[in-house]
Amino acid sequence: MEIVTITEARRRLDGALPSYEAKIEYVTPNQALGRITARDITAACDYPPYRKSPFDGYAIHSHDGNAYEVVATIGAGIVYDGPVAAGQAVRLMTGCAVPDDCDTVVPQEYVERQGNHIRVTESIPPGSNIIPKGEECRSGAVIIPAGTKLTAGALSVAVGLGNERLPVYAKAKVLFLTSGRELVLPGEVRHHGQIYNSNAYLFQPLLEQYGAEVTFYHVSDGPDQLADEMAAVRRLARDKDLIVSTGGVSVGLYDTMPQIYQSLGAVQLYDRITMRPGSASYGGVIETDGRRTLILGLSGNPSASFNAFHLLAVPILRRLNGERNSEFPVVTCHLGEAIYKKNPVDRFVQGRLTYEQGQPIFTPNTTLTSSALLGLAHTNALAYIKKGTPPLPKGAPIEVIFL
Ligand SMILES: Nc1nc2c(c(=O)[nH]1)N[C@H]1C(S)=C(S)[C@@H](COP(=O)(O)OP(=O)(O)OC[C@H]3O[C@@H](n4cnc5c(N)ncnc54)[C@H](O)[C@@H]3O)O[C@H]1N2
Ligand code: MOO
Repeated sequence: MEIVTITEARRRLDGALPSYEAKIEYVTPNQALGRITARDITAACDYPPYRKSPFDGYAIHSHDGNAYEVVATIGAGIVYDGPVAAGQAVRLMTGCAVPDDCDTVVPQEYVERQGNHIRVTESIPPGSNIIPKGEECRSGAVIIPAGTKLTAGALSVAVGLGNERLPVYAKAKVLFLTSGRELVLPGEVRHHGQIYNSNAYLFQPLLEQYGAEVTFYHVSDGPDQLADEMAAVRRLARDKDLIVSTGGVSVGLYDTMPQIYQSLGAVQLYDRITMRPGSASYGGVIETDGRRTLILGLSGNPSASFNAFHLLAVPILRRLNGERNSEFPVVTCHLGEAIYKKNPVDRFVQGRLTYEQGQPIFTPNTTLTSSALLGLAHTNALAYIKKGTPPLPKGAPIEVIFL
């Protein structure tokens, strides 16, 4: 058995990551949310692309005096390209291209109109109220640098500057496995001794949230099925960057995941981690024809595997997907409730980070066992408690990983 610290487990996994030249693909903006840009995205046009009116009002060709004749009316999207002589005006709406001959826009509130004639009631300096072409950026400027995670805001900028295809890193391909005859999916009959496969609904969405393209398969762990299931896992693992499994990694008779990985030719990186919860954990790597597939065999216990997923799988997924920063932010908080647990090894306590009167407070979950399930409904942070730390009173300062 090879027991390592969480830091060492991460170091070994990191070292086994392929020197990853993530593949680049061009996707439509609809497919790009959350993806990482693989190249700089540039403006395909000036912004704004024309001299623009910021008001509903009148574009004037200013002259001495305050009286104008209205020669046309346009809405946004309609262009008036006829002449506008000194003393003439074009009625226009917010967002209109200001006719070339006009030098000023007068908001309609500052105008009295009679028939086709207006009188400007305020003093508006010539040149006022026109947003210049290219005020915010010029065509060709870098608007989103390579390595940026595309948020809704970034997508709106890319689209707003005329980009129809965006260069992003290809999604990491992940094989996700659950294991155990005790597990049933929603819609199946749950017999005595069985539980719902809650981890399927924990990790498939988490993997997708962290940018993976996920293939799901369930390993029953029944001895009679083992050969067939090994073959199925081998077939499904072929084109994957990462395998994440939950369950079947401890020392029980039917904990078959390490055996399955061995049959795929995996080199084991570790098979236990000195942390609570989540010590039952297997790391490995398969190398075939120059292609590497990392393996994370997580515990079946929900809280244990949730922690190990965030500490081990998320940094790998971020790296595979081209993200430059692979770490969660760490916030120093005060404890909202005492943690009475002893800490013979490093501990990661699940809980909730909130702000009270501007101060970050970490409130640990009620049940802190590795099999605890209910706290996952609201967990947004993990408090790190170093090996040997005595029980911590309410109010104690604590380092918290904000998920
Ligand atoms: N004699 C020993 N027994 C155990 C040890 C040990 O060192 N010696 N380690 C314990 C620790 S720590 C943990 S954690 C568990 C880990 O076991 P496995 O990773 O092999 O997981 P399973 O045995 O398959 O399942 C554990 C537990 O979790 C439930 N489970 C499994 N999969 C799911 C799922 N997809 N959704 C919800 N719940 C799941 C399963 O029913 C079990 O109750 O081993 C200890 N034992
Ligand atoms: O992996 Mo077990 O708690 O150490 O949950």
